[in-house]
Amino acid sequence: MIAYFGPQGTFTEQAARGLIPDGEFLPAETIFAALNAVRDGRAEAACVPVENSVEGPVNATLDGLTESTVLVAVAETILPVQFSVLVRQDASDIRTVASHPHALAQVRQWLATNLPEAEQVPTSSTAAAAQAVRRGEYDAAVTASVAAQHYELREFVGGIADLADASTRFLLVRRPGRLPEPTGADRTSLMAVTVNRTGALAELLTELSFRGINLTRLDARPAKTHIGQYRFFVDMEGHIAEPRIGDAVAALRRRCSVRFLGSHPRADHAPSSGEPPVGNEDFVAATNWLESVRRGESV
Ligand SMILES: O=C(O)C(=O)C[C@]1(C(=O)O)C=C[C@@H](O)C=C1
Repeated sequence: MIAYFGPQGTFTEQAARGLIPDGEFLPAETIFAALNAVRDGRAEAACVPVENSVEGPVNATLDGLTESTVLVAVAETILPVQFSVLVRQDASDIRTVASHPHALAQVRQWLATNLPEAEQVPTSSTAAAAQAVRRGEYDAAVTASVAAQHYELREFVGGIADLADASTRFLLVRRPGRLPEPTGADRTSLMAVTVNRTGALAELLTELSFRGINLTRLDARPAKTHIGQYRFFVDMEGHIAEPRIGDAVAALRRRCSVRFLGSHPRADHAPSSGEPPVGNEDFVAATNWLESVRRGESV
């Protein structure tokens, strides 16, 4: 069973079905509920959104992955995001328009131009907004186009997005187990909590840059202990099975508290960018050399 951030008709459902085409699916009302379905064994994996190219990180996912028992990402997918405005079949006037805050943010200009008088109402997901329109609570919902069929609504307008290339990245997460094999185009994610002192974050990032590791994302979320204490979310190119990534993660672990959040193939199949100053083969050669020195074999 694959849990996903639902209800039926969310972008996350499309992402989940794309990742596991022959899966059985369990919609969950919130991101926390989808993750908890995996934690309590009702689902073997969960699909959740993690970042959007316009609105940035999905905080509920970052918090949900780190505020309870460990879950790791084993796959990802990136969907282009365009929206429909759905109304009831007999709709006339649009005075209220509901959606997930990320969706409202991605059509802000369109709404300002085309429905300037409409009150914008945040809902738990785009599909939850469609359900609420169906129940008569709001006049319009900003959703994925598929939600129209699920909730028998009429498409007032389709294919809208303030930025034509907007996309959202989704993760498939599981309880810890065997990691996906490295493919040469992978992403490794972790959370690091440093002590609050001068240069602590710079030192962590330096461990990565020394090893020629390119970051793909850096986010901070409050640790929720006291003001000024943060958790850092770091995504980097490469797989933890690679010597230089493993070496870097171990170096971070020596300096601060680290939670490993997964290594998996990148959805865009992009190989690691740039020429690392020190490649994986250099790490292997140096480790072998050190061992032979210690055995008294090397000069
Ligand atoms: O509400 C949905 O349909 C979702 O899948 C969530 C979500 C998000 O979290 O950003 C996913 C893609 C879109 O960017 C809008 C909303």
